[in-house]
Amino acid sequence: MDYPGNLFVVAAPSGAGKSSLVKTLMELDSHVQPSVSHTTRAPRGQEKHGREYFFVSETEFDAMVQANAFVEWAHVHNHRYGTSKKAIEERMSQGADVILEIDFQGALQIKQIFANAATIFILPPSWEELRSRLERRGEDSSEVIEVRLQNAALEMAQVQQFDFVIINESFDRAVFDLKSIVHAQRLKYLAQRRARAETFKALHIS
Ligand SMILES: Nc1ncnc2c1ncn2[C@@H]1O[C@H](COP(=O)(O)OP(=O)(O)OP(=O)(O)O)[C@@H](O)[C@H]1O
Ligand SMILES: Nc1nc2c(ncn2[C@@H]2O[C@H](COP(=O)(O)O)[C@@H](O)[C@H]2O)c(=O)[nH]1
Repeated sequence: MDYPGNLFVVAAPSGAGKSSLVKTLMELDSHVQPSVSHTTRAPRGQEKHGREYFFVSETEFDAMVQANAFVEWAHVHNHRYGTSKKAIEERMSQGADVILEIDFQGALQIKQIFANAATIFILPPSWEELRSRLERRGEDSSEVIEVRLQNAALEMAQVQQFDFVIINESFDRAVFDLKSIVHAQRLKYLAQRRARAETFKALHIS
């Protein structure tokens, strides 16, 4: 599929800091817009339907799967999460850059469909720090934190399948790295379009 906007996919083990990084990126760069996913998990404290997620029942999620409404979806930490076609196609067709915060299974599905998507994996500086970020965040029970830490090992084993890797130790440094990837990707896309236009011109194709 070919759209005028860029697609960025950020994945990470839970607690590595991807939501915080993506939020800061979007505050600094209004051309980057979020994709709001659907999930069957319950909202956390301050989360709002339609802002962090569309919170849906298992039956509603099933209906969307049957209707082929998702570009990708996956089972993550005992729940289902999915990116609807609607969440990204409208924005990308208008030329916006869209950023997806999804797990590695979804990221690899997206790369199959959108070959030009830039996939970015965020790593925590250490296991101890990952655990302590999940605990300090104070949003999940200790059982949920244990599940997320167990899943983190499998998630981190996928790192080599991603185009870019950021270690989120210093938050400012990680934001800088993310901004640089976005900038580089835009330049690459512009260069590709220019080269294509020049080829078409040389071949007298409009
Ligand atoms: N570089 C950093 N140094 C210290 N704390 C950080 C850093 N980056 C993020 N955090 C904190 O770590 C916690 C987890 O971050 P965040 O919620 O962004 O993670 P996440 O990867 O999006 O997790 P999830 O997948 O569960 O949503 C938050 O409390 C956040 O403020
Ligand atoms: N494959 C997908 N994964 C998604 C999507 N939206 C979020 N996620 C990932 O789920 C976990 C848990 O998120 P949390 O909000 O419950 O902490 C995390 O890795 C998210 O990135 C999606 O649409 N598809």
